[in-house]
Amino acid sequence: MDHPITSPTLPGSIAPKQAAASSLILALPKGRILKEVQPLLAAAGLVPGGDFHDEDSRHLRFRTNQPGLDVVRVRPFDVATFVAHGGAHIGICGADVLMEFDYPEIYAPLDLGVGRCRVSVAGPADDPIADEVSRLSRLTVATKYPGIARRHFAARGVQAEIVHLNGAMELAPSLGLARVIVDLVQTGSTLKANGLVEREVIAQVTSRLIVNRTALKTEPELIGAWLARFREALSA
Ligand SMILES: Nc1ncnc2c1ncn2[C@@H]1O[C@H](COP(=O)(O)OP(=O)(O)OP(=O)(O)O)[C@@H](O)[C@H]1O
Ligand SMILES: O=P(O)(O)OC[C@H]1O[C@H](OP(=O)(O)OP(=O)(O)O)[C@H](O)[C@@H]1O
Repeated sequence: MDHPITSPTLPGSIAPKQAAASSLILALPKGRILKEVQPLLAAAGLVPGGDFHDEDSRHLRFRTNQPGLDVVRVRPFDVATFVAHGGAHIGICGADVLMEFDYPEIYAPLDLGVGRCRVSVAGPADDPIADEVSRLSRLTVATKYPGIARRHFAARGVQAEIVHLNGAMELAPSLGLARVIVDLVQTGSTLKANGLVEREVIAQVTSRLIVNRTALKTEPELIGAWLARFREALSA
């Protein structure tokens, strides 16, 4: 079934003063998820325009073939923040990011089934204490997920002392920054290459379609129609 959202038009990139205030905005994450969701966007009838696919482009907001919907291209961690603050009405981001921020303003109705990995605790293969975490009162943890890590260890009665890194967490134990790490694991090859083993899976991760709850209340038909389109594209 086709949903009456808008008719196609010629897409382009948008300078701020050209941006139509009434457009819905979809926040898309740069990087690996964007590549994986490309077929889904196409199946939902959405084609970003201008130089959206040029990774060197300095544009951040783009028209699409749908006159009522623009896309913005932001860092994966920032998609949730743009949507939670209402800057974007809809977005796509990993469940890891949603867990980290735990924004009450975000509703995540659709599992897109891409970006499949897990958030795990890992540590050096030869560290015997890493298996007995609950006997410790404090533990140094290197991670880009301080919220997830703190909550995970607090539930075990352990205070996590966070070393906040944005990448290369796997180096932290061998360089003396932290006893364990909390990071994403997919194949496990990054852990293995750095002498670490996965100790505990905190959560399974896939990418989600997310919606600002207030926007859903104020634009129920428009946003509902996009949800239906994505739902249909997923089941096709
Ligand atoms: N190895 C992986 N396998 C599958 N999905 C992953 C993997 N690593 C990350 N992801 C998913 O992709 C999302 C974006 O990760 P990506 O590595 O593209 O960006 P990033 O490194 O977090 O961003 P930035 O470039 O801003 O630091 C993550 O939030 C997670 O949901
Ligand atoms: O289990 P694996 O298949 O090895 O995947 C896990 C790696 O993937 C992610 O890093 P990414 O490749 O996104 O690099 P980044 O640290 O630069 O974000 C994550 O931070 C791990 O390092």
